[in-house]
Amino acid sequence: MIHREPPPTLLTVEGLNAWYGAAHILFDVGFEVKRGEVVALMGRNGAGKSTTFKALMGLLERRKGTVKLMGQDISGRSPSQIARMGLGFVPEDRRIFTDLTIAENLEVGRQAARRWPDDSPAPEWTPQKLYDLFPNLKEMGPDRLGGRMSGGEQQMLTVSRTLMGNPYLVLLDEPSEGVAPVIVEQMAHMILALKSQGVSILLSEQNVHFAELVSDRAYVLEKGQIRFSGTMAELAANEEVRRSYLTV
Ligand SMILES: Nc1ncnc2c1ncn2[C@@H]1O[C@H](COP(=O)(O)OP(=O)(O)OP(=O)(O)O)[C@@H](O)[C@H]1O
Repeated sequence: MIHREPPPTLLTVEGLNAWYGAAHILFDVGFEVKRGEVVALMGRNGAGKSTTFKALMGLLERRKGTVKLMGQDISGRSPSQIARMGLGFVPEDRRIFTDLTIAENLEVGRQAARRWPDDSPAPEWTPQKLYDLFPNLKEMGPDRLGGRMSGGEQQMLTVSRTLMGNPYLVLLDEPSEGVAPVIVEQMAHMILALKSQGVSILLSEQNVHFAELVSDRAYVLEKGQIRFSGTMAELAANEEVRRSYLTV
């Protein structure tokens, strides 16, 4: 029998609590993402998905708990340190530089290539590879100004800019939210393409259908607490969880 090592854990979150001012929003949130996985953090509006991402990135002043990226504790680090350690973040508001071109926006995100602990190369991105992944960006050409793109195109540029940092893991906040159905389809396609190239993704999502298309596993949040954890098949079979905590 061939012995296979289990895939290493990229992200480990334990006992994560977070506050906005005096408002306690996350309560002992815990989960993990392994190398090569696409994991969905699910829950309705206001469940705490974006807050979890902000807490992971060090963007919330008041937070408590342990966050480890490839075994290294990042819970006390600044957002820029965390990004440089290889945790990529595509926020919900998808901010791009509207007065910079597509090519310039990509350069803003560039970081050196990374290696896995076993010294094999981690996924490495170039503008050319990203243009191949997003034919829309390619068609517009590298000189198109960010401000002259649709919301969905800007979303693709934000994802591409994050990938230019060659992250070990990408946090993708609500990829299907507020974009046209054709772009939603392209986002699903993109996530599967990234997965096939070895990119690991934690996405926040309230659309069950979208999450089922692209994810291996899911965690379900409600009122800042994890209420369910399991495979997509287990979630599909669990009427109770779907009815209580998700919009189907
Ligand atoms: N800046 C803020 N100040 C105070 N409370 C906030 C702030 N941002 C979010 N909240 C509250 O924190 C809770 C969790 O919000 P969060 O944005 O994390 O939810 P979400 O699951 O990402 O939902 P959405 O899809 O609406 O983004 C909500 O009750 C929300 O009202």
